[in-house]
Amino acid sequence: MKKATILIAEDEVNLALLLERILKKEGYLVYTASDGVSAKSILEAKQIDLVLTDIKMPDMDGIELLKYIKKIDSSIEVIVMTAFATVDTAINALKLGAKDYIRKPFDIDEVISAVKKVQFEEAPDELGTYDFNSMLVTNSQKMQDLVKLIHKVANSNANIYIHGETGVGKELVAHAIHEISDRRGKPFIKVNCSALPETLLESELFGYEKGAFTGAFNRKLGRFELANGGTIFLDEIGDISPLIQLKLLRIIQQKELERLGGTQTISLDVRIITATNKSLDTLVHAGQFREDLYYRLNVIPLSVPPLRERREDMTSLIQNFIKISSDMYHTPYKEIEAEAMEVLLGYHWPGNVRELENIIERLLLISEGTVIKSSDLPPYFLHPEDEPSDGLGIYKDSAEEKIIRKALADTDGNITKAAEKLGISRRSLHRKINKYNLGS
Ligand SMILES: Nc1ncnc2c1ncn2[C@@H]1O[C@H](COP(=O)(O)OP(=O)(O)OP(=O)(O)O)[C@@H](O)[C@H]1O
Repeated sequence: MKKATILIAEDEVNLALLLERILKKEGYLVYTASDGVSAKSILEAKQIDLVLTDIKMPDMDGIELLKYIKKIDSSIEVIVMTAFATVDTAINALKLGAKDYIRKPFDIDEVISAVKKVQFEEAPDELGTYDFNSMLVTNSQKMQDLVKLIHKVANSNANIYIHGETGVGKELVAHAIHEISDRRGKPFIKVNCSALPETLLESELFGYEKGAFTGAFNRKLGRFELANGGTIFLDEIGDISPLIQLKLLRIIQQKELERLGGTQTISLDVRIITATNKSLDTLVHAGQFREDLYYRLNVIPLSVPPLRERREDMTSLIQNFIKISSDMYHTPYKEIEAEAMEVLLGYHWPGNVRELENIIERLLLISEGTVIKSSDLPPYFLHPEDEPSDGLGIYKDSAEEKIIRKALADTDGNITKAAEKLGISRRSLHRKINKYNLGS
């Protein structure tokens, strides 16, 4: 059963810490914000089920925050906390959709029982145990060996380094490890290290305090802090600068961090999974990647083989992707003509599973009738000499990813508006943003 995620918006630091401690003990995943603006940014970034908010906060009071929450997602429950004198405000909060209110000063049991009374809505695809077979197609011996290894190492806390060509499924493997480990139900936070310049990556990973630098108007929690208790997946780790390498090494050694410009030390219990399609070995030899960090990250190395070395997976992957795309686009399932299948099986797939997934999605949409034929294939499949120079073909980006990118661009990255535009819930949009790594 998925444990609910709670956000505490409270400017009295000691009280926030106390609440955080008790609720974590009860098994909830807890985030804290010391003002309304930080609360809003956590609500944008995370799937929150319940907000415990103080009424009086410096920049935005609890009532305003409540109105904001009910506007963006009415399924997020809110409990307000208020001093006795403002009980009228609390009653007003109930009228505005708050679930309950707690008078300050309160008893710990009172808080726990108010939280337990809330019925949390379950996200259907996060229920139950991780279904390996439906997430990860593994017919080939090579992939089955990898799955065995994943099961062996999932519950050790050791850091894992996944190597493999682009699009082979490294992220899927990282996620699978998290889901079968004891850390499931806790956050799995992904960061694409090549997507951001050094300073942005630094603040994204480690967070900062208000006033840490010009433009730091509010405290920002780093991804490491958000991943606390769970797993952080650092993709394209070979691209991080010497400064970030050093900071990462310190965090691994000390198991704690301080936000930029901060003095408070935050203890960390985060498993680190890294991945790259470059050779870290070569980067170490070339002096571009710290050897000491490499050994810390590479406690358990895993390698995901390229698709052309495990052709036994292809037929199942193709069927799997036809099914997923036909569900997504509400089009009927289509068969693949034998000749077309032969061409697909014989292709060398430089973009690996991602390329296969995108081609299948495209074929399903462009082919006429109920069967996909070889004439529907991109010409370079039949004439490899015409293959585009980047080797990944013209179908590199999936249609869905493009649509989501566009909706986010049209709405300046506003999740609520983008979700509305796409006609999907904020929850599904968050999942898709994670899937396509559009969050950083
Ligand atoms: N074995 C598999 N079964 C089902 N789907 C898969 C499998 N392997 C990969 N995929 C799908 O292929 C796509 C690419 O996978 P993923 O993003 O995990 O690759 P990656 O190696 O992390 O890529 P990159 O190197 O670009 O970061 C994803 O949509 C993923 O769901």
